[in-house]
Amino acid sequence: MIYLIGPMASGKSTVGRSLATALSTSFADSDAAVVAHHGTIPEIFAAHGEQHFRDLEVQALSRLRTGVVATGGGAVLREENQQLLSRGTVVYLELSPQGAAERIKADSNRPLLAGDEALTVWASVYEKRRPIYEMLADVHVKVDGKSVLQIVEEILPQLNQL
Ligand SMILES: Nc1ncnc2c1ncn2[C@@H]1O[C@H](COP(=O)(O)OP(=O)(O)O)[C@@H](O)[C@H]1O
Ligand SMILES: O=C(O)C1=C[C@@H](OP(=O)(O)O)[C@@H](O)[C@H](O)C1
Ligand SMILES: [Mg+2]
Repeated sequence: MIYLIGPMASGKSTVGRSLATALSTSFADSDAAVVAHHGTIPEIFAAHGEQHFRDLEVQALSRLRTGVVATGGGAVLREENQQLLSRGTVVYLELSPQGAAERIKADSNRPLLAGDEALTVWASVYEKRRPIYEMLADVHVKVDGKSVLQIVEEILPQLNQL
């Protein structure tokens, strides 16, 4: 199992899909698995709160057992998920605030970035989680200024060295 971790908009979902193709294996996204059963992420946050979403995220991740899995940026917060990810190979995508600014304009699908202060929130959330991403990472790639293909090509040889 290969898990992609990193802050919101670092490209976990996009790079994960491409990495799975390069490895001829399956791809799954924990957010998509939650949405398929429980409605959109903004709806879940609005109706039941973030902690309920985290419960659903734990359930979804525990059910994904093959291939490449893109996690949501906050999945690493839960101890259960940290243990699960530690049993697989973890790829951490690092993104700068400048890179994030480009990507999170007019974001309507990430409740944590819904307000006017989206970039400030993005950065403060990231700083709290950064030590966990660094602790879990087997492979660490800085994604700024790189295409999805370049990122995949940077990940592949590092996976082979593990
Ligand atoms: N390497 C990249 N270069 C440019 N844009 C990217 C790159 N990777 C992802 N994106 C774009 O950034 C946004 C966030 O990507 P996404 O895969 O949803 O990130 P995550 O799953 O980490 O939140 C999307 O609009 C996606 O198309
Ligand atoms: O960082 C977070 O807490 C979140 C990240 C999102 O996934 P992406 O990292 O794929 O945007 C999604 O799980 C939810 O909006 C919460
Ligand atoms: Mg995603």
